[in-house]
Amino acid sequence: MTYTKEEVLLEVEHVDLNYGERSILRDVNFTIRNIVRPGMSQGQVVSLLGRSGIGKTQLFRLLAGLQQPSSGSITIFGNKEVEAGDMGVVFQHYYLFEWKTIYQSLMMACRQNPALKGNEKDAIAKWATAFEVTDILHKYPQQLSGGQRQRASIMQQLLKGSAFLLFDEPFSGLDICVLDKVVDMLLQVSVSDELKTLVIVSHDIETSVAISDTVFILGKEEGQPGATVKQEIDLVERGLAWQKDVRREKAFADTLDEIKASL
Ligand SMILES: Nc1ncnc2c1ncn2[C@@H]1O[C@H](COP(=O)(O)OP(=O)(O)OP(=O)(O)O)[C@@H](O)[C@H]1O
Repeated sequence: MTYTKEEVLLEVEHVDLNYGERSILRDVNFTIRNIVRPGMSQGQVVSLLGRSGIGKTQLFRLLAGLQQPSSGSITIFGNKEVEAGDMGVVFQHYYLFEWKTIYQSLMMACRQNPALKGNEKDAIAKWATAFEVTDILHKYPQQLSGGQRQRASIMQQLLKGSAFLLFDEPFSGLDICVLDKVVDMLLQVSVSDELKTLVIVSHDIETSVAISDTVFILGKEEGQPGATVKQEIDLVERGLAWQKDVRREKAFADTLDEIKASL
């Protein structure tokens, strides 16, 4: 499979996060590069995995620009310090404007995206079909199921057009059929644009590995306070990226075992 890793899209350098004397994150470093495959529009899907309480949500907030690190930097596209609003953020509880219909919220999102000017309705119709939410567009969020809220919330962030989409635990609380659909949807989103980068923060190792091209493992190093990125797993190199039936591969099971052992 031919591919190259090109320019840096996101760079986390020497990030520390402390609360008072307590170190939560320590010297976190990782880089996401543009993956290029000839003849394809190939986005990036990156997972940050770690056990409960390790600091995933804290790192998520830093990446989203919702909080500043105590030291270090997070930059996108080479040199821009990340700020709130730079990234589309899909929270675990799928925040939606409760007093607006889904269609109104999606239209508002489209208006933040200059690339969609004049084509807002078509864009909503296209993604609503892909996400199977056409019949709920004129409902209010409180009238939707959890799965429908999730899809509407992903669509809302997608239509804003940010190159980065951050997901906090996108697979939690979904039954197996819905889970497959969500995985498919995220893959569709990731290939919708060459530079589109999905960052998934999760403790669901299996689903994250099945969908990602790269996994970063957040954990503690022996005798050190705070969590850091202990390991990067390049799933493309292992032949585990971009394959529908990846779960059947032996290398997939081996990778899961390796991750579980290092968490
Ligand atoms: N405002 C705060 N002040 C002090 N400590 C905090 C604060 N917010 C979070 N923490 C601590 O930071 C650590 C990491 O929390 P975080 O929520 O990021 O974990 P997590 O990996 O997302 O866990 P989970 O998977 O269970 O959601 C925890 O020990 C938590 O107690």
